[in-house]
Amino acid sequence: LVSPRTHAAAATLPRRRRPARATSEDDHDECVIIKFVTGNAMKLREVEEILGMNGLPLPLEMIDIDLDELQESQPEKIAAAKARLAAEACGGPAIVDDTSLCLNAIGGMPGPYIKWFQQSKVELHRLLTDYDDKSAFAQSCIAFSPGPGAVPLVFSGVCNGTIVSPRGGSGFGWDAVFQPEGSAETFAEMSGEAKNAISHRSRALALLAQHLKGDRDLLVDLCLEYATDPVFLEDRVHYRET
Ligand SMILES: O=c1nc[nH]c2c1ncn2[C@H]1C[C@H](O)[C@@H](COP(=O)(O)OP(=O)(O)OP(=O)(O)O)O1
Ligand SMILES: [Mg+2]
Repeated sequence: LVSPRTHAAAATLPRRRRPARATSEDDHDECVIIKFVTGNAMKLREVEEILGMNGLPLPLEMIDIDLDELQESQPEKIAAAKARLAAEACGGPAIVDDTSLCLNAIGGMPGPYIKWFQQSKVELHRLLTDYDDKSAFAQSCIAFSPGPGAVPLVFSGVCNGTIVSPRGGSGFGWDAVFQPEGSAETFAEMSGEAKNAISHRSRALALLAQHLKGDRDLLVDLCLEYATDPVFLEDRVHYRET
């Protein structure tokens, strides 16, 4: 009988003893690297910059895999499913980010579907022409999975703001049309540091970092418990177009 492999269950696992600091070559801690999985180089860069400030208790390696765009109306569920895929692909602990942009006047759309609006070059500020309410919020759902088969934890960060006509040349995606609350500049007019100080992404990552800082030994045990061989995601394709 296999007991459910949850975070709570792992807390009751017998603990392997190891030196507090990595000293010997056979120290298991050395093997545990968390992978941040994304196909978006700009997102990757922000995460590196933000975590440089917050720090995680284990080393983080960035991996460029373009995971399936799983779609669902609840962004937390998307992030969790994405983290499951990422952990399978890596055979170990993984972190992912799924980002939504929600326009309040139109019921929070496009939300998690923002990527398709970006790709089809829809002008977001024009969507709101007939509405007085230009308010919006950006949401980053960061999901952490200790390894394949584990239940991911999801941390959400929100940044409120307004949709404006595009201004500014830095940043990426919809940065030029999003002016965060309390700022006279859009994300694309700000420096990277200024964006990271208030962004949806940095808020979610701060919550993740705070959580993972708890018990480092337990975190290492949890990750080792779930470790498997990496899975080629190509092997998990459910259908092919004929
Ligand atoms: O801070 C941001 N500022 C402006 N635009 C942003 C931001 N963060 C994501 N974006 C864009 C990228 C994509 O068009 C959509 C989110 O989709 P999302 O699936 O989360 O990102 P993605 O597919 O580019 O990378 P990934 O491989 O991590 O899923 O909004
Ligand atoms: Mg994506």
